[in-house]
Amino acid sequence: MLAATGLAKTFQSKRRRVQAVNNIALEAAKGTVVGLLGPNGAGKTTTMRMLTTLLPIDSGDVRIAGYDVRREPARVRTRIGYVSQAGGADDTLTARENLQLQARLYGVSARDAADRAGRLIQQLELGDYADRAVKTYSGGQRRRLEVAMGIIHDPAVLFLDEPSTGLDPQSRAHLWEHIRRLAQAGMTVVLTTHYLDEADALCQRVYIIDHGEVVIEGDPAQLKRQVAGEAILWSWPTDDAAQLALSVLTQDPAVRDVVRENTTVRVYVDNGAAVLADLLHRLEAAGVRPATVQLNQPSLDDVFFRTTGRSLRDQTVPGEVSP
Ligand SMILES: Nc1ncnc2c1ncn2[C@@H]1O[C@H](COP(=O)(O)OP(=O)(O)OP(=O)(O)O)[C@@H](O)[C@H]1O
Repeated sequence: MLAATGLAKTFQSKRRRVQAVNNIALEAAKGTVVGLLGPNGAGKTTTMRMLTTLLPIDSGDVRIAGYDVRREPARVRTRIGYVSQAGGADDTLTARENLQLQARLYGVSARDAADRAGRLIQQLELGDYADRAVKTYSGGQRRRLEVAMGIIHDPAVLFLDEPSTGLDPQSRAHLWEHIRRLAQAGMTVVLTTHYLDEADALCQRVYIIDHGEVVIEGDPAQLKRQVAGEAILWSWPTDDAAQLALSVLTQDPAVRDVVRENTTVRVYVDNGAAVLADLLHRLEAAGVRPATVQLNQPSLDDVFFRTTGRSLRDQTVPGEVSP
């Protein structure tokens, strides 16, 4: 449904040049949710704006729903919906009015616009406040309205830029449920996020983007298995104990990788349950006893960490290229 190759974008101003996107390739199959995950400034929004015809593409090819984004942007726009971070609802109008207006902008007749608005109000559960001005809505209600506006013309691909930023946990879960349903009904959804749990909960495929490039891609569960293994988290009573534990653990053949952060040591192994007792014995024999031990399923942060050496929880900006 969507295929992009060699996508690139450089921003050039008088004083600096930023390679925001560098040779990105993406694919999204029909009826799937695909996530662009990465820290702030990684290039996610720039990528999405190129895919949605809002920003000229420096180089690369994109096809969406059979159309070429560079050569047939008008056709592409009829087949996609886009919900930006800022959203597009008019505060002074009601949900119903916003939806009808949006439908009319796509050339839909007044009667059909009213029908579509009514259907989407039901589908996105906006019924209780559909005839109240949008300025009175909660963040979650407003987001759902914006999604409804994004799909009023029944697009093949829906683009959502940071859909759940600023929402409380309950509203996020509710929104996620609606996004899942859209995909189940056959819509392809492409979203950007810097939330690990959002990518994990929603996406069949994630592209982890850092410094404008895809550093790793795949199905979240598979990525976690392949790249991270399982994580054992040890905390130690002192820095010295952590240092000694680090040297013991590093030498163990069952250990794939070890990372120390102060008195915490993160160890990656293939099968935590199978090796934990043995590791404990070795540590005790070396004279160190942990304060706590935790066996964790790896997260997408572990995947990012092992690929880039940084945590996705540290919000970083990409390197800038001198002119
Ligand atoms: N119009 C622009 N002019 C100059 N630089 C830009 C412009 N738009 C984006 N950038 C730069 O390109 C880089 C990528 O930005 P982008 O907004 O795509 O990142 P992002 O991953 O979407 O981050 P966020 O999660 O914060 O939205 C950043 O360094 C940003 O400052």
